[in-house]
Amino acid sequence: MEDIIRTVNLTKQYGNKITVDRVSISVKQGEIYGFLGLNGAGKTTTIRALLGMSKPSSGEVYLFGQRWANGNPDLSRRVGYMVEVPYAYPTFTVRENLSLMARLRGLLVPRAVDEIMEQLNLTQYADSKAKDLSLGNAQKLGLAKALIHKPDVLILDEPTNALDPAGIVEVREMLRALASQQGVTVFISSHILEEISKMASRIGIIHKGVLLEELTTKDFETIRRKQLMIGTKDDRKAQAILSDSGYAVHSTSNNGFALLDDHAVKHPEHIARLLAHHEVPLTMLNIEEENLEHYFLNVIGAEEEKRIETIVDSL
Ligand SMILES: Nc1ncnc2c1ncn2[C@@H]1O[C@H](COP(=O)(O)OP(=O)(O)OP(=O)(O)O)[C@@H](O)[C@H]1O
Repeated sequence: MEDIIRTVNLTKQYGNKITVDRVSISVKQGEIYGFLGLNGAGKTTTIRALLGMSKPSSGEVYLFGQRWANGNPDLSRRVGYMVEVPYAYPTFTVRENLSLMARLRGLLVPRAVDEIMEQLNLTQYADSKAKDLSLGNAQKLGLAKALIHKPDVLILDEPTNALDPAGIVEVREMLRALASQQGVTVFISSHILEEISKMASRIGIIHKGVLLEELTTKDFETIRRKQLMIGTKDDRKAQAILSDSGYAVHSTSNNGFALLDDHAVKHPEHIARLLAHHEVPLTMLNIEEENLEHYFLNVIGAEEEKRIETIVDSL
């Protein structure tokens, strides 16, 4: 399948500070690629280079297989984007803002405007001035402007930042439908792993300008550490029994304790049987998955450790 977005060793340097460091990414048609990083990691810088808004210091960007240099107008027609705080004319209504965008894109007004307002649940705000919109609806207006011309690729920088939980679900469902039903390729940045993992098919983790890890959402599910949480009427006795049977017992911040052993996680019924056999009544037996945010911070933490080791070694 064709790479819709591809960067090769994309690098951006401001003065002597490298903010994006040899980032190579490829995104296939219909994929939702989640670009994940803490604040200041280099997401917006990468996205601006993807969109031709800023020139890379070195490396290349390809869109639809073509070198993207100086904003090729034929390609830009196929791209929709929303970067940082979306701009709208504050004294224009939602309908007027969208009509202006539709005209700029050479679309049929008002059909395109009505359709996109419908798609983003903005119809009820058609006559509200942009300056009077809630942050969430202003964000949706930004998305509507990005989508009005039905682009083949959608590049979004933290699009759910200002949305409430219901708005996040709405946007997530819409993006998923665009990708799966219309084959739209979505590149979306965020600093919230939990949110990205619910919609992206692939995730790239960027930290201090470096792409640390790329993995599919499926990989995530297998990599995520699982643990069996156990609560009993007599935890001390239960822990002694399990230790004697060869399980490593881990204490937890909550009540009870945990087993990380693969066998215990896969066969909690064995644990239940073992404890019942020793007449220790269970009060809880629950498999918990590692919090994704925790995983993300672990990846970044491991990289920091490596960096410090390298610095220490070179002293
Ligand atoms: N025009 C510029 N001149 C100098 N440094 C810049 C410029 N633009 C960005 N930077 C620096 O590049 C680094 C990456 O910034 P960037 O905005 O790409 O991060 P981000 O991952 O999008 O973070 P955020 O979520 O906070 O927007 C930051 O340290 C930032 O200060």
